[in-house]
Amino acid sequence: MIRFENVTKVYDGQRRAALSDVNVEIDKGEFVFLVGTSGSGKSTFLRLILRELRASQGTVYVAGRDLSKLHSWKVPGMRRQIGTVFQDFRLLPNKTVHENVAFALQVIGKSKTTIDRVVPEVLDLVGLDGKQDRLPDELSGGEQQRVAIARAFVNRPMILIADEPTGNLDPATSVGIMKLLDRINRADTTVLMATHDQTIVDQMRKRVIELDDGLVVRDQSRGVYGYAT
Ligand SMILES: Nc1ncnc2c1ncn2[C@@H]1O[C@H](COP(=O)(O)OP(=O)(O)OP(=O)(O)O)[C@@H](O)[C@H]1O
Repeated sequence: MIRFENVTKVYDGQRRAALSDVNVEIDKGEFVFLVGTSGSGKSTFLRLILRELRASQGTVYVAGRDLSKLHSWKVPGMRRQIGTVFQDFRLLPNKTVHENVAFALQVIGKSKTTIDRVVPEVLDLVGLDGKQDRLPDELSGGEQQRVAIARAFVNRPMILIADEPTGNLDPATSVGIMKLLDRINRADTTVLMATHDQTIVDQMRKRVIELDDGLVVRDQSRGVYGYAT
């Protein structure tokens, strides 16, 4: 589903590589945590998958496609297969919950009939039924993240990328968000989540890929946040 082959990324004007000779393969349906200290390369890794960045050397494949060979006009179509969730939710502040989720379908040309059927289904799935007419600032942080997940998932993407999705949430709320991501993963969506949340990684016992200074220093199935000392 996602494959990095000898991938190095050096940002323009930098001497140090943000990622160095990374080789990773993530299969369909896996749940993977990406961990590492600040600046270790996690966001760079995620942005390469979205083709927001291009590898300086090596090849990134998503769903069998070599992203370096993908024409620019095909990038939006490729990104539609990937849902994204961020620490800061990134909802449209003047749109209701329903409208925020519906917007993701409108931009890809779905009919109103489809939107009116699918949006309530996904809001129900994320536990937000009854809140469809609220604006984002009328919701708690956890609820806002649920809207963001609904929006990312409404199109049933193959891959869900989450960059610190619990970074702004308290521990109890974070657990609820993780249960939701776990459910989405069980529905056969590959989930890749960058995080600093040790408790969550230790509880979930999923595959853990650790980056340190741009290098993959650990790739462990049913892993924990850090090696036990
Ligand atoms: N646009 C950029 N231009 C130059 N250097 C960059 C750029 N973005 C990131 N870097 C550098 O690349 C390295 C990896 O950064 P990256 O953002 O991928 O780390 P991260 O693990 O996601 O960090 P964090 O946990 O703080 O989000 C860092 O040294 C960073 O300073």
